[in-house]
Amino acid sequence: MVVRFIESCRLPTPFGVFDMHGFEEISTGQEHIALSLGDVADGEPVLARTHSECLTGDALYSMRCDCGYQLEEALRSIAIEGRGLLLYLRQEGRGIGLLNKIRAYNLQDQGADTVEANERLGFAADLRDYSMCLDMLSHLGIAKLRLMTNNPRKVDALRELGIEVVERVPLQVGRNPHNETYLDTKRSRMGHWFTTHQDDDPPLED
Ligand SMILES: Nc1nc2c(ncn2[C@@H]2O[C@H](COP(=O)(O)OP(=O)(O)OP(=O)(O)O)[C@@H](O)[C@H]2O)c(=O)[nH]1
Ligand SMILES: [Zn+2]
Repeated sequence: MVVRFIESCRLPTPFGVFDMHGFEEISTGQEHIALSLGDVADGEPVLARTHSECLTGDALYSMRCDCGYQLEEALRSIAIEGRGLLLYLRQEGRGIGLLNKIRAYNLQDQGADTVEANERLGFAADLRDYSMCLDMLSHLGIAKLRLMTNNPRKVDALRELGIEVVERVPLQVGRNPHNETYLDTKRSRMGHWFTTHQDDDPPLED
């Protein structure tokens, strides 16, 4: 077991009234949360987002990345469906932490891309570990996900843990002049499934 369940409560949001479930990593004390809406334990696949913490994008409106836009869109999609799950994972900066992300951003302002910046700081491009998801999902009685992501490695990582990802739902929002190089790098160097069109354009053939 990687995390233990601690407590649940109601969480009213502009999108709907979610149930918030708190978990603690046994070895580190790191805290993670799940927001659920509706009956997610009925055995049917659950529309879900595993969202990696990005304080700057999620809470401070940063336009350097797409995280805040994706968080909002995921909650909105879950609310429209009336049922779904958001796992908010405390893996800031793809696992390098907030202060190292500031260092990485500074290197990117000097010309490095997001992968090179991590490597110059002595980190792999992506240090995230998703093992806590298995315990969180089994606590909530969820076996099958319709996962909102553009990241093929995230789908693979969850499947390797034994989580059934029955569908990948694209989550392509928030492209802007401040993050377009970053998004292009995610596509070219990290394999993300992105089309290059703007959000409002009709879909392009890839
Ligand atoms: N190290 C580093 N982390 C970043 C950078 N920009 C965003 N992040 C972090 O990246 C994580 C989000 O990862 P992304 O690759 O944007 O998205 P993803 O979760 O892998 O894929 P999606 O499911 O499609 O969103 C968050 O933890 C952010 O804090 C950056 O330039 N450097
Ligand atoms: Zn971000």
